[in-house]
Amino acid sequence: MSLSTSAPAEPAGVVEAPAISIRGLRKTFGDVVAVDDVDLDIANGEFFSMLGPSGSGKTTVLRMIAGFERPTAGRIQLDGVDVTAAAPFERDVHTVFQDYALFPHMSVVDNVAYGLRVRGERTKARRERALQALETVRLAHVAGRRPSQLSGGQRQRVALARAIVLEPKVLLLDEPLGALDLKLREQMQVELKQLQRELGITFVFVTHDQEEALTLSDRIAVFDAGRIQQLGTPREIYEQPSSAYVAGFVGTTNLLDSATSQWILGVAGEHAVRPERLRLSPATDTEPAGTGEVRVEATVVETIYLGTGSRVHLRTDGGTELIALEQSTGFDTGEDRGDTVTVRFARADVVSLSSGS
Ligand SMILES: Nc1ncnc2c1ncn2[C@@H]1O[C@H](COP(=O)(O)OP(=O)(O)OP(=O)(O)O)[C@@H](O)[C@H]1O
Repeated sequence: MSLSTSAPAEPAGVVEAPAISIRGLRKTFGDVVAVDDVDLDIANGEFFSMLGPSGSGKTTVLRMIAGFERPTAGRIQLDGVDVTAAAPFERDVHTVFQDYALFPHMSVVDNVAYGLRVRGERTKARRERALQALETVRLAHVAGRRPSQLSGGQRQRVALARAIVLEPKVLLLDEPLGALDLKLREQMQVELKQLQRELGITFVFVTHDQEEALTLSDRIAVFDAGRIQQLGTPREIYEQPSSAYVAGFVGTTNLLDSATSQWILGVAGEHAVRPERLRLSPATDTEPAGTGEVRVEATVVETIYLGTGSRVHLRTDGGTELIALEQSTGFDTGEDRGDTVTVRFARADVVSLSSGS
């Protein structure tokens, strides 16, 4: 796996240790290899996401960074200091879980102040700081309520306030928005991103939601079976997926196997092209393919209206299934099933996928 995508650049002459540095990290549970030889550097102030399907090992990596799990092999450094064997409380990180883990019998402000109490801070000071943290997540007005008197989104924000009041260098977030409905989730995504920018804290975010990872992150690690399949910016991951796995997991894509590539593109090897790159025109368009363009005839299998546009499912003469995403302007997708259309796309939009992954 290549680590060529570097973290945000440092000013010349400044050598700063990464917020988190992981080398050769491995974790097994009996016969199960949960995490397999992971190398990773996360920069200070970075919004870093670990993305992958259930069971791909991302939570286990997070738990090892937090100190809740001991690695089977490898080492973890925080700010240049080896913490592989350190207890969770000895690490300058804080974890926000999906289930919030708020104390139901305490008021919101007492929930937020709890960590400061454990640290032995005086009552007045910790109340002030807790209220300040609640202000940051815009919840000072519900400070006296119990968690049960809050909405899901508000509870999530209390959990965040409880974490940021401790001013950790690193915030670990394990599917923190997983329990929220879509609308609230989207709203919280914006708030989370703003909060991270304001505070400058390093965020390590675990999610199985590719859209969430693309929206929020400076960089993303895509996990599969305990390994990082690709590491890069959202744009790199989306536009230059390194394998069929990443191309298929992050967004929808048209995968062309080697035989199909040979037939449509004139070259062997596996390739991918995103649905929004396909342009459709009626079969009456007999113009040959232009320079750097691919042209193929296909039959409309199904057209699905999406509001902002349409998703058109197609099948070529050779039996290859393709998906085209049409904006509501342009081609009139009022085409009937069974109609023949011309599909065009630029060669520059075709990504060659590494073999064997
Ligand atoms: N405490 C444990 N004991 C045994 N196996 C475990 C334990 N924790 C995790 N595993 C296994 O390790 C693998 C990776 O799990 P992990 O929770 O890290 O994946 P994940 O990508 O975070 O999944 P999810 O999104 O479902 O949380 C899975 O096969 C899981 O069953």
